[in-house]
Amino acid sequence: MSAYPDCAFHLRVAETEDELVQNLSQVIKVYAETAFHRNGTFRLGVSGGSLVQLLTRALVALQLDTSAWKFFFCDERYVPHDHNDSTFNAYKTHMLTKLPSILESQFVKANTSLPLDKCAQDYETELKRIFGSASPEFDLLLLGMGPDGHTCSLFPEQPESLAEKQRLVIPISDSPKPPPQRITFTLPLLNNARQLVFVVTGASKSAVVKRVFEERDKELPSSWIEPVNGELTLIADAAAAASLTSRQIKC
Ligand SMILES: O=C(O)[C@H](O)[C@@H](O)[C@H](O)[C@H](O)COP(=O)(O)O
Repeated sequence: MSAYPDCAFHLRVAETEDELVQNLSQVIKVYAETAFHRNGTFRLGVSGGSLVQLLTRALVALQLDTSAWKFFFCDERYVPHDHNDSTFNAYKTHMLTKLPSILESQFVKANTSLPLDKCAQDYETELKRIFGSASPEFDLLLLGMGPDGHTCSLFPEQPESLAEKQRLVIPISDSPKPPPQRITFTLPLLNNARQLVFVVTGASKSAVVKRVFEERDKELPSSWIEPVNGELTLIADAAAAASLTSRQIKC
């Protein structure tokens, strides 16, 4: 029986990094076109870590018209935009240099000159304003996962952040992974997305991939990602998927 009785789940396992990037390109192309036909725009949330380089490669390969796209941050480190730890800065350095047609202004950045609490509140207000809705529905959220099962800045040591029901973006003041101060999307916003795609690579993730996608171990924040009306996809390389007993998890 599927571990996801209530939502559509798609698994894509790639044998090589090139194949993984192709898988990422394919899903982005489909979801971007669908969103553009529906809304005249494509609103996607991105994460940091290895995704920065993988997404850059996927978009370079696609060569799509991205002028109507808007990029948001599923989480962001609370540091200035030009700081080495800034996720925006990682995209600026690695992606925007290779894709000059994407403008910096297409990224909705956190205002890290505000106090941390206000920065999170302000990002939520911006989201609601841009979407024109109190319950924004992202076209696509691209998520990473740490070997501890964290996603966005939702960490296993901080279950209270998973219990948030009202706020869509919250401050994190003592992240177990440095830097300690961050803002992050919460479950009500994440699970309201049309498409949620995890991109997970490497043998260090194989145990958590099984615990999250087969066992739905709720000790791990990534197991709480369950779209209400949308779809969930895992794009993994063979090393990360090695412990899965089935490559055909479907519902
Ligand atoms: O702000 C952060 O610390 C990162 O964004 C982090 O949350 C990352 O997304 C995961 O740790 C997965 O990273 P990798 O894909 O590089 O393992």
